[in-house]
Amino acid sequence: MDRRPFTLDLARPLTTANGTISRREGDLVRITADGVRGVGEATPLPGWTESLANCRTALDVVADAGADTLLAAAAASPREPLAAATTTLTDALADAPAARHAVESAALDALGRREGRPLAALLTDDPAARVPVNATIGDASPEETADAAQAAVDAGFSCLKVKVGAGKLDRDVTRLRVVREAVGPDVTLRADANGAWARETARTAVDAFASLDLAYLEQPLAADDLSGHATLRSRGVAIALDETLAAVGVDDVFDADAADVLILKPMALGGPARAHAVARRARRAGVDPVVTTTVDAAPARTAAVHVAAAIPDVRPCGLATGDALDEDLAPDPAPVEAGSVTVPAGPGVAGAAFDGLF
Ligand SMILES: O=C(O)CCC(=O)c1ccccc1C(=O)O
Ligand SMILES: [Mg+2]
Repeated sequence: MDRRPFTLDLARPLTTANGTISRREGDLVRITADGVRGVGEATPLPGWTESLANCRTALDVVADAGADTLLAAAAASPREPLAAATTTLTDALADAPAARHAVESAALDALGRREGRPLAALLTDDPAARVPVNATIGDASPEETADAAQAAVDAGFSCLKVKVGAGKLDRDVTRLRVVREAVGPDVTLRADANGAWARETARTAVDAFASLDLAYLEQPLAADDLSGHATLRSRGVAIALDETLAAVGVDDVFDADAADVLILKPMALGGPARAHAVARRARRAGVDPVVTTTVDAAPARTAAVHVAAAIPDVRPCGLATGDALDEDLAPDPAPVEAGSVTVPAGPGVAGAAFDGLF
């Protein structure tokens, strides 16, 4: 396994209720199986994934696993050498979803390239050719927020997600109102509070947002507050959960009837196939899945595009995050054009697009 650490600055830092994201740091991994390559990305983001240090430790175990670690584990269990080796890998990646994302993505990339099929076609029989995406608008003054919304609509987006919860609620209500006034009734508006509010503030927020035709409010309450979110759903604004999925098990979210929409970040869920499996379960439970990034580099962003393409009639996804980066690791194989992306048709994630980065 080859590894390549990277650091990317954001040209447009993303200000949320939970702080400002201004730089992304992670590792690319490249595996070679039977002469076929696969590339995957780990870009951890605490709050959703393990820390960078823990991600790198997990990848160290996997990197060594071809030789020393696997042999040691196997030698220690002579009767079940394969099971012991696999357990070593599983243990290393269990609490490291970003590291697991890199390894799973690389494996799926290699599999797709061996079979000559795009990643989305490994996940479903009938993937979409294009995926709708939303613009992501960070916290800023009402005027700046309205300007950013108008610029996004001018660029062809018909779905906008506005970050809220970083300042006072009155200011957020004003921000969303001036955005609605600027873009008119036909643009889909979402808001994302990143867990900023106590229950009472969240209730007030939902009631104030109800008249602004918000498609959904993402993560108004703390990640572990399942019953609080379940109760909020009855007030006229749909509730989406994001951070909750990284904090509690998926089963608990369904059992608590806590969400109308699930925000699926493959980086936080342990990989593209894991995220797609949650999307299928969500659909069966009558919950709508939306795929987003953690503001990742091109390899993870493109893998997430394939996940979205494997969900029938997926709503606009939070995948238009590449333009937030100052520079990327590679040219974007799935650039945003007028509010949607074309799913790369080459084998794997994007053919050989990322092979040369090592
Ligand atoms: O969903 C989007 O529009 C883009 C992704 C996004 O908002 C995000 C990016 C990095 C970390 C957290 C989040 C979030 O959804 O809360
Ligand atoms: Mg969110």
